Amino acid sequence: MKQDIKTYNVIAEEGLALFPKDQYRINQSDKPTALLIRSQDMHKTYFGPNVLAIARAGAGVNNIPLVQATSNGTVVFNTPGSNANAVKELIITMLILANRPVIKSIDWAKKVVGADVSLQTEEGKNHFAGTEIAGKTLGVIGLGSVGSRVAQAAGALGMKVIGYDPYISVEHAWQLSNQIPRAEKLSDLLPQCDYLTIHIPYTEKNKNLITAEQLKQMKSSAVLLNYSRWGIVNEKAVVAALDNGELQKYVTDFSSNTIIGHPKIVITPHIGGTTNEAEVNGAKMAARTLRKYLETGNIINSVNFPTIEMPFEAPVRLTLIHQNVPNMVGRITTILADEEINIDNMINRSRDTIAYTVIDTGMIAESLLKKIKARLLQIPEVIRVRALEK
Ligand SMILES: NC(=O)C1=CN([C@@H]2O[C@H](COP(=O)(O)OP(=O)(O)OC[C@H]3O[C@@H](n4cnc5c(N)ncnc54)[C@H](O)[C@@H]3O)[C@@H](O)[C@H]2O)C=CC1
Ligand SMILES: O=C(O)CCC(=O)C(=O)O
Repeated sequence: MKQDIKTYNVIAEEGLALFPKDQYRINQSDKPTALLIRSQDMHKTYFGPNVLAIARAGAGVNNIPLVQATSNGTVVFNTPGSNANAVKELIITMLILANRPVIKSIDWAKKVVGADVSLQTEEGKNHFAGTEIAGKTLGVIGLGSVGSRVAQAAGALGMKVIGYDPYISVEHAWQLSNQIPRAEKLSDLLPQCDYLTIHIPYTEKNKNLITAEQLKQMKSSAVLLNYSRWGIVNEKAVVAALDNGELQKYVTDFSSNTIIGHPKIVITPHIGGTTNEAEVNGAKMAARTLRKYLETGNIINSVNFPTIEMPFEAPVRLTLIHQNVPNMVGRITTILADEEINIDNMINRSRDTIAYTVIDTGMIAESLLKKIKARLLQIPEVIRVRALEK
């Protein structure tokens, strides 16, 4: 039977092409097996408990209700790093544009006409002097896929970069040059920055990370960039700081009625990850991750389930999503033993309140498989059982 994938937002064709037509149907059913999305607000979009998985082509997953998905047994994936280079290039662009009136000068140059164009432009260019980023200090909050790339690129352009990430992963720490010092505390970083850029996920803890208290610690000449998410920076505090001359400029990818039209605020329309390359990367990564889960039960790049990669070599694979409580494996294997099923291979992993068990067995007749699934689902803590055949 074909599996139904439903997409939201623009998903690159190159990713959709990775779903073979003899196995999958795209956007042909309102009861999909899995969703492939970008920024669709899934807090406001109904998805039933039958949805096995949601793949977010992109990094942030604050548009997905993770607690609800986890309790439904819906595995949520993202595509780490797929658009990090796109964001990095835009941040470098915005760092330069913040203090170099390139756009104004282009607009002006369009209007200079007549026989003496060359003379007029030479005279007029004095109005468009800017400053360089080389030699200035850039603070980078969050040294993950985006932040570590921004830090490296800005360092290569001659900026003095200071990072801040108390939770940095070992992988990203290795990628970072040892020339880039890391601040222990946010309050150590803020007073040093000419530019401050934020690259962290939106979580309850990160909401209002930058508000009046932090802004007061910054130089009044500083430029603040937020290409992470709306809500991490308190906009009202930013507007007040700009109006009081306590901050030079705010540059962000997230528009709102509080900031539109402010002369010291530059807004781009959430285009950090909007390049052809990033869209193709994200769609392909999301499609591959979804297929892996749907076809083998293996989980990589999930934000709510444990990683599990066990080669699918046996004829039948049972996958069980269940609550993370003691003696689940015992209760599951007792049912299999009772039905005289021999286990070839097994793996069990947990993450917070949820656990995932994958069991490989020999051939099981269709009717017995149905019976086993029904018995396993009778264990109250079991949320979902799938039987995959090779
Ligand atoms: N504007 C756009 O189009 C895009 C926006 N984003 C946003 O940027 C965020 C970061 O993206 P990635 O770098 O790919 O994610 P990532 O998961 O690779 O890195 C996030 C880093 O932030 C760190 N972190 C978390 N809380 C922190 C805190 N309070 N202080 C300092 N560090 C903290 C983590 O330890 C991690 O190293 C995403 O969650 C998303 O919201 C990402 C891509 C495109
Ligand atoms: O372009 C997109 O779909 C959103 C990019 C983004 O915000 C993310 O990856 O978190």
